[in-house]
Amino acid sequence: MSADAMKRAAAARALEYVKPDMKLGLGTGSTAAHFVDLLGEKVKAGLKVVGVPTSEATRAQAESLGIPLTTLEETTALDMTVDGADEIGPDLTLIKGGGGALLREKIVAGASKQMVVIADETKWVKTLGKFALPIEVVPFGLGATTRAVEEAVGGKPCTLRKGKDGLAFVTDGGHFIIDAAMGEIIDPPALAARLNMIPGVVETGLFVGMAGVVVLAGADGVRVVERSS
Ligand SMILES: O=C(CO)[C@H](O)[C@H](O)COP(=O)(O)O
Repeated sequence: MSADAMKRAAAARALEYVKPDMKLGLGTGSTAAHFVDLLGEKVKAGLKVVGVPTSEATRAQAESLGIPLTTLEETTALDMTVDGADEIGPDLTLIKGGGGALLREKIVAGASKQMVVIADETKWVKTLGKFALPIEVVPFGLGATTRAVEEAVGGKPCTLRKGKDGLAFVTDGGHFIIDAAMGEIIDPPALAARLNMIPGVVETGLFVGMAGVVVLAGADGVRVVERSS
């Protein structure tokens, strides 16, 4: 099975968690795009749900599929967010932000009663940190913020993310992203706390205590992991 087929299989299983009239956070990335696609088919078939997209890309996709959308200003708590991840640890702590949408993804997941993560098995790791940690920062004072981030991560290499045009990648919120090549992250909550204290850091891609369910698709099928506490 190709990686893309696995992503679609995980997305299809997550669709089973969707019930009529739910308010759904819609994630960003290639796996989440499969979920949005499949959700669009259900909506066309008559399912009534409303979504809050976590990026302009997901908004455009959902709109093109006729999925009704709302905002966190117009609605109360969301029932569930379905989103992908770049790495998933055994306690369901995540690294997210490979697609640059980590801030909206975290806000939407934080406003949801449940976060369901969908991924192929390659995203499941014993220890987080092989995937460089995305850190969203404001453009003002970039040099100072980068130096403070480097200090907070113990001198690990920190790179300003670039777009295809070679210029700094700009998030939907108008921010930049620093990718920190951490290696093993032994204490994700402590690292997140350290980084969040730096002026200029908007948010990190560490999602601690947010994912409740992970749907993982591999060559042997789909398995579901639930957070134990
Ligand atoms: O966090 C994300 C975007 O900010 C994505 O969920 C993450 O990068 C996984 O993407 P993909 O499903 O394409 O592997």
